[in-house]
Amino acid sequence: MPRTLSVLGAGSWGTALAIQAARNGCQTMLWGHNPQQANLLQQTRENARYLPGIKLPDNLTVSGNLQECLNFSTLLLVSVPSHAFKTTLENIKPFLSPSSRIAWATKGFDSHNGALLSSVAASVLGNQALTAVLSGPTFAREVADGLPTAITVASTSNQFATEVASILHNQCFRAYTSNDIIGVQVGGACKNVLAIAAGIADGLGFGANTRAALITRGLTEIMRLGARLGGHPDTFMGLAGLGDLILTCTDNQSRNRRFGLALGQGKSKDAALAEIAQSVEGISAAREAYLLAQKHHVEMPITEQVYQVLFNNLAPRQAVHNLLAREQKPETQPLIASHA
Ligand SMILES: NC(=O)C1=CN([C@@H]2O[C@H](COP(=O)(O)OP(=O)(O)OC[C@H]3O[C@@H](n4cnc5c(N)ncnc54)[C@H](OP(=O)(O)O)[C@@H]3O)[C@@H](O)[C@H]2O)C=CC1
Ligand SMILES: O=C(CO)COP(=O)(O)O
Repeated sequence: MPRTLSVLGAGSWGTALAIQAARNGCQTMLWGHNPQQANLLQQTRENARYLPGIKLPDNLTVSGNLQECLNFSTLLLVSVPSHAFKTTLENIKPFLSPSSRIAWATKGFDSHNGALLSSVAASVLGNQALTAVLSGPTFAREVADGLPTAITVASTSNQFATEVASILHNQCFRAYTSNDIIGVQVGGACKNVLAIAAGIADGLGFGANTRAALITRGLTEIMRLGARLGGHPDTFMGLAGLGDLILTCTDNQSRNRRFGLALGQGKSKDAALAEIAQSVEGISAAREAYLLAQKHHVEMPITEQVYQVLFNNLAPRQAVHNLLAREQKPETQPLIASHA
């Protein structure tokens, strides 16, 4: 029997993942929330807005009808932006069957309460459906271009992680498995905030030393928050941690980095967003990570300065000054600080 997959979310990443699965021999349906756009993709066999020039494989169908997508496959891969994650799960819930399995490739926190998306999934769907999360250093365009890429699929079920990985895995796409769904999600959500920081630094004209310092101290912040929330330290040194952090902090394909660059060059938040015209997940992640850090007494100074720039109109140059003016201290400290 041919394998089937429904991908929900027809932006750059959902389209690239659907193409990858279809090229791998999986009968795939891609759902877009705008029926006219979905029809256009189905007819033209191209997502001209998000992945121009990439032909959709013949075994990939595009639909604007959510129920049709859920009838097509019991294996679902959600790839909508984080602000739409909860609503998308609520909308699919009535159509789920006992055999439904749900993975997501969304990177971020719940934009209302900072919850990890696994908690959102559990609260909307209960603990019945098998779930998994995909994350790693994966620009959609490069996946669609067939360039070698590696990703992590995390689930509490090894069997489900392996099933999702095998749908995507081939000679130019290595899909590893993990059981650390917390660490993988924290890595994917927080690296976007650090990519904004790296962009700001480069936009202000700082150099390679600054960028490397931000990446390594940023990794420390991710590890502190991730460990506090229950993630495994090894995960942060892997694809969903350091791998994605390096990718998005150093390459201008990253929308978060480009957003930071524009801010550092003096553009307003709105002007920078309008220029990018795609998801910039690091904005809401900065707020949610900052609030989580406060709540859990985790030190995240770079994240805090990005938050102040984005939500309290702090000048980017002042944010850098605030970071550099911090007290001298040892480089390494226990990941989870004691508050006795
Ligand atoms: N692009 C990438 O390289 C990667 C992205 N990701 C993650 O994947 C997620 C999706 O990002 P990405 O595809 O890049 O984003 P894009 O900005 O490329 O596309 C966003 C898509 O979501 C659609 N959308 C907007 N609002 C809703 C909604 N309420 N319900 C359903 N769909 C909606 C948009 O539709 P419309 O066009 O109508 O606005 C568009 O199709 C993010 O969390 C991102 O961090 C992860 C790895 C790589
Ligand atoms: O998550 C990504 C690559 O792994 C995409 O990064 P941006 O959202 O910054 O473009």
